[in-house]
Amino acid sequence: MASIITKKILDEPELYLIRVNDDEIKYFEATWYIPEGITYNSYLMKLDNAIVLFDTVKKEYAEMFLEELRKIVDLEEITHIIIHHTEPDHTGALSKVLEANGYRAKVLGTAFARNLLEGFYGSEIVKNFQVVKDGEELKIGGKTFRFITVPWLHWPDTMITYVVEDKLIFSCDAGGGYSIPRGIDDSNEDVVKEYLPYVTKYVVTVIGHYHKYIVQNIKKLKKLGIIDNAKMILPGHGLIWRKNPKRIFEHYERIGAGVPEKDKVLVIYDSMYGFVEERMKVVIDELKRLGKKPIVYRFTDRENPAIADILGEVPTAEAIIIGASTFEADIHPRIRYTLFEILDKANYEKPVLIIGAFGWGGVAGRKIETLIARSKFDHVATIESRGRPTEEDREKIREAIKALF
Ligand SMILES: Cc1cc2nc3c(=O)[nH]c(=O)nc-3n(C[C@H](O)[C@H](O)[C@H](O)COP(=O)(O)O)c2cc1C
Repeated sequence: MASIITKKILDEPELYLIRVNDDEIKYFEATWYIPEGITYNSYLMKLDNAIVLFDTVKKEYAEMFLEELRKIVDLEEITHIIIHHTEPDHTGALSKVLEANGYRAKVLGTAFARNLLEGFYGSEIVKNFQVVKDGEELKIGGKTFRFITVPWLHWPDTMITYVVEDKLIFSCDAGGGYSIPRGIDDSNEDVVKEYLPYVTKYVVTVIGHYHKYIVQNIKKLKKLGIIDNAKMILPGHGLIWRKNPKRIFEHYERIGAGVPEKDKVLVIYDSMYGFVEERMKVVIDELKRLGKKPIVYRFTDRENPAIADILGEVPTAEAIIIGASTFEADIHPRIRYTLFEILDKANYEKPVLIIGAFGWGGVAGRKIETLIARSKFDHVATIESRGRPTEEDREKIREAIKALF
C-alpha cells in the first residue's frame, strides 16, 4: 500500500518534503515496468508572509497528500504554488489543493504549463496563474525565486526554480529516479549506490527520447553557475541531493553521453527452440574468456524481461550483442520491439554485433543491420545462419567478438 512521509529538511528557510511512496504502481506511464516503485516529492517552504508549495502528487494520492499537508500548514495560507512540469504525476492533486486553499494561491509556471494545465484540468485551475519567463526573478517572502526553463527535460513546459539566497534547486523530473529509496537524501552511500541504477533506468525510459536535451540543459545550468554553487537539489522523484548535490547532474550527464562501465557488455536475444541460444552461449563464453562482464537478457518460453530494465543497461554498456531468430520473414517480435525502444530511447555510439538464426531464409539479421546502420550505433558484423550453429559459425562468432573491443 502506498504511504506518505513528511520530513523537515531545513530550518532556515523552513522547508518540508512531503513524499508519497508509490509501491502500487506497476507500469510507469502505462509502459515501464517498475516493481521497485516510485516516489512523488512535493516541497513546502514557509517564509515571512508567504507559504510556497512546489509541485503536488498523483491524483490517486490527493486525499492522503492534503491530510499530510494539513499537519504542517493551514491550506488556506498557501500563497504560491510553483508548477515545474505539468505531467499528472506532479499535478494530479493540484485541483484538490486549490479547492482546499479557496483558490487564494498564485500558481506559477511557464506559458506552456498554463496551457497544459487548462487542457488537463479546466479553466478554473488557471484563473490565478502567473506566467514566468526564462531567467525571471520574483521576490517571494523576502527570498529571490529565479525560474529557469529546461525545455524537453522532458516536456516543453518544464522549468526549475532556484532560490538565490539559499542556493536551492527545485528540479522536478530533472535529477529524479525510480524506486522508493530507503532514505530521503544522499547522506548514506549504500542507499545512493542502490538508487543510482534506478536513476539510469528512469532517465532512459522517461527522458531518453530527448537525451540530447539533458546535456544541453545541464550545460545551460552550469553556465549560470547554479549547479556548482547548489546547496541542495530537490527533485520530484527519489532522493534529495544535499551531501554532494552536483553528483546527480554528473550522473545525468554520464547517461546523456553514454559513458560505459569498464567491460560491461549487454547481450539481448530471443530463442524459441534453442538455436539462437546455442550461439549466444558461444558469445557469453568468449566474453568471459576475454575478461568481459556480460549482462544477459533473454526472451524464451520461460523468460520475458522488462524492456525498461534492458533500456537502463544501454548507456553504461561498452558494446551490445543482439541475437535474433527470423520470425515470419521479420525480426522476432520481442527483439523487434526491444530494438525499436533502444533506437528511440537509448541511441548511442556503441559497437553492435548481430547474431541470427533462421529456418529457410535469413531476414532478422539483415533487418536489424539496416536499423542499426541508420542509428548512432556502429555495426560491427552480422553472423546469421540456418538452424544449429556449425563449428564454422562458432569460430566466426568468436572472431567477431574480438573485433568489438
Ligand atoms: C513462428 C515461427 C516463425 C518462423 N518464421 C520463419 C521465417 O519466416 N523464415 C525462416 O527462415 N525461418 C522461420 N522460422 C524458423 C526459425 O527462424 C528457426 O527455426 C530458428 O533457428 C529459430 O531459432 P530458435 O531455435 O533460437 O528459436 C520460424 C519459426 C517459428 C517458430
